Amino acid sequence: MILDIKNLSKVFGSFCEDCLDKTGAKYNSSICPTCKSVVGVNSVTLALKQGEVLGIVGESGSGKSTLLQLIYQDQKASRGEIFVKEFVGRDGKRKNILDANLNELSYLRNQLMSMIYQNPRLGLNYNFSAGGNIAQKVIMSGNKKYEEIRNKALYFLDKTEIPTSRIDDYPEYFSGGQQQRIQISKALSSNPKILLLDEPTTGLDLSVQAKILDLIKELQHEIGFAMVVVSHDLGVIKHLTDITVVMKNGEIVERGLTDQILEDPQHPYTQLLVSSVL
Ligand SMILES: Nc1ncnc2c1ncn2[C@@H]1O[C@H](COP(=O)(O)OP(=O)(O)OP(=O)(O)O)[C@@H](O)[C@H]1O
Repeated sequence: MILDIKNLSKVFGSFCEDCLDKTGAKYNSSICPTCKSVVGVNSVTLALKQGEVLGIVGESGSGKSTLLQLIYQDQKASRGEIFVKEFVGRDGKRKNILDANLNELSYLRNQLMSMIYQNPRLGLNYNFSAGGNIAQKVIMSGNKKYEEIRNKALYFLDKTEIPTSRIDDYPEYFSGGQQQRIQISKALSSNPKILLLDEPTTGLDLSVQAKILDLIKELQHEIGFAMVVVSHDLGVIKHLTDITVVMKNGEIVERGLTDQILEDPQHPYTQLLVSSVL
């Protein structure tokens, strides 16, 4: 497995003994009845194979983004384990990334994983040029050779259909769709094993959305990284993913092959979701 998540939970606020037991889909609530903390993610277990693409769907507030942020360590989990292939401790055994020290965290975030945010402002540094942004990621992943870094920037800009003549332009001078492409270039330039995407095309107009989705799909096929895609848009999930999990109140209520889930949903909540009632 490239990614192996066991019993992962995130509670915002104090963590009492009822937080996980008395919230979730069964209770139709993410708020602990005892201490009133919000349970963002409740006891999630899932695994991803090399090259596999996982979709996470669910209504607003169901915990999709929080789950992704826990994987990328943008947020600290309250409880649970996350294992990433190639991330091992001194004893050579796989190590829970929740126990990573600062150096290890930087290795995880700069080499093993990359995140693409809905808002390119979160993934790009607007004080650096397009090429500078890519260079920053490449340098953080350990490559310090100027010529190689510049070539890598040119390669990925070309791949994502940004004119390479604009390598020295700053992000704010690009359109929203182009900024998203630069974010994709930056994320892929460190050659990550796992790419995390949080609503990568929400907010872009439809024709731009379709092009970006095609681009992501093409790059995934070509490079073969594993991918976790969060989206409320079932069209995006259908287009990109092999397997899907459905979240409600912080829990996974259904999982399976994406086609099966979309064509023959079993859980009443998924049935509502697929029939677009939610
Ligand atoms: N920093 C925080 N403090 C308190 N509660 C939070 C915080 N971040 C998220 N939450 C809560 O955790 C729950 C899950 O939020 P999350 O953003 O993961 O949902 P989501 O499924 O991604 O929603 P959306 O589709 O609207 O982005 C929600 O109830 C949310 O209000």
